[in-house]
Amino acid sequence: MDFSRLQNLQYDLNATSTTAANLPSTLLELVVPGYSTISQLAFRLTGIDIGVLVTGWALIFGCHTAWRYLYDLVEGYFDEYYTSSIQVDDDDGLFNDVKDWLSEQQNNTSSRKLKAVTDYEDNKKDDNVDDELGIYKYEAPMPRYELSYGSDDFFHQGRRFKVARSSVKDEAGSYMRENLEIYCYARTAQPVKDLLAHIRQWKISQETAMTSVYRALNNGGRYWSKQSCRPSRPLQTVSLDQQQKDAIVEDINEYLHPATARWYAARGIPHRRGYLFHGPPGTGKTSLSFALAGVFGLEVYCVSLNDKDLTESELCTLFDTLPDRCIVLLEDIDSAGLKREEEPVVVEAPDADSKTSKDVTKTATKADSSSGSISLSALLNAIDGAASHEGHVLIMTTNTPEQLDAALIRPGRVDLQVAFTLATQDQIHETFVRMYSQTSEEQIRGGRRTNSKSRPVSKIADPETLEAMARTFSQQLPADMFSPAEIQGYLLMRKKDPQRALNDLKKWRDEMLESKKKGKKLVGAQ
Ligand SMILES: Nc1ncnc2c1ncn2[C@@H]1O[C@H](COP(=O)(O)OP(=O)(O)OP(=O)(O)O)[C@@H](O)[C@H]1O
Repeated sequence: MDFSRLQNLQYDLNATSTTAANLPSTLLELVVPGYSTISQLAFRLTGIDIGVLVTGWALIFGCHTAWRYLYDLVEGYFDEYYTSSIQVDDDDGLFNDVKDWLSEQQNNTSSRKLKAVTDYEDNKKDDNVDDELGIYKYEAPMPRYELSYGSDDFFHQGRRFKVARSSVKDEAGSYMRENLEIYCYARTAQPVKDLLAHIRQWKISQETAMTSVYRALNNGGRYWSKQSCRPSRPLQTVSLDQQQKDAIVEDINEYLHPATARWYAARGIPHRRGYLFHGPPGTGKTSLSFALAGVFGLEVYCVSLNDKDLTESELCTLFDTLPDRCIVLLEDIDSAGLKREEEPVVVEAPDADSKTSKDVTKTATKADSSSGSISLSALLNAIDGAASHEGHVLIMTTNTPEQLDAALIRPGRVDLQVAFTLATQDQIHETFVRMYSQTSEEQIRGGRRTNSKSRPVSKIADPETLEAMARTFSQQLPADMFSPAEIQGYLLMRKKDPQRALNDLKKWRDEMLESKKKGKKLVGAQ
């Protein structure tokens, strides 16, 4: 074995151990035992002086730490004296508004930490996703990108803001609450207030474009659950006497005005507004309710009193948890079979001891909450309680107003009654025109579209032809015999062929009239 290289190496190691450059190495030697041997060995083998490397790294690390310290110090000082913030908690409606607005901004920024979500309310599909045969193709919802937990900067109207999203556990230590804190670099929170006002405005303009519908869900307790969020129905698509429409819109508009609430309060009059829409089935009562929601940017909360599982206490809870401004829609109140509490209801007990059921009948009241049905007084209490909140528009619909209890529709509970009738000549004409006319949006889209097969409805572009066909159509149908829903249903079956709608009309009309005379529904008569 050749030991001469090792001897030379040992000699060189001793030779380099006393240079002036080794001062940091001497310090390292104190911390890392055997450091000088390792470093000199490495120098001999690679030609690299570890001491220099370590010294450089220590210098960079020192500078970086000093810079971080200084930065944190300045930032802390700046945050303390020149930053203002406003926190928004997730139990406030504003939380979702801010999140939605921020997520719209996220699409336009280069943020690197995002949260992807697909379950959000505006995740609606374009209606033009059909193939060359006109078959609608379902496409999985695309993700939208939200701010992730942590903080991020964004700019709005030239000003820089910071938003921090965090989650905290509630007192019980289980439910994760979330909050957003929005910072601005100013000595007052006014820029954030302005931003929040801007976000509210943005949301309101979105809400008037869309109508959210909530229904009472029964899932181990009753709570409001959003069932749909659909484009608002334009008021002009509901055919009703124009004067009646104007009267309702004016009335609701005045009711919702803050000055009106003050006027009522000053005079000690309960500030509430109730409407009764009555008329035969399919005449537009529900449609008008939704159209009004669109006009005023209100959400619709529907309650069905036909729900046999709905108890009185649940009804009260539901009404108590309504938001400040909304439309409360009580549909088909006649068929709910409301009874006065004192009115006895005969309940048959089970035929247990082989007695006849007559022997074991007992009396109960509809107010019996365990039975799940709602008494008139419970409904009145709920209505009075809910309507006493400013901004609730109560709409009740019924097919048989004459059967309603006078207490339910007395002034103060129902302030305006709107009668819906079977289709008049004008409504028949209007329904045809609405079905086959082109909206300006459709005209634009139609111009862009290359595949004419994929149009869901045939449109008549020439207004004169459309008018003439609508006139022929309405003249062939008697007034006050068909509901707008029936006429719409007939036209929908021929939506691609207006001429066919005219050709088939006589046969359909005669069959329908015949069945109406016999008093039975013509199932499947199209
Ligand atoms: N006056 C109307 N104007 C426009 N569309 C109408 C009208 N009446 C009914 N329709 C159409 O008929 C369908 C049913 O209407 P809607 O649900 O509003 O009737 P309704 O009076 O509430 O019926 P019901 O008493 O059975 O609840 C809807 O698709 C709607 O577009």
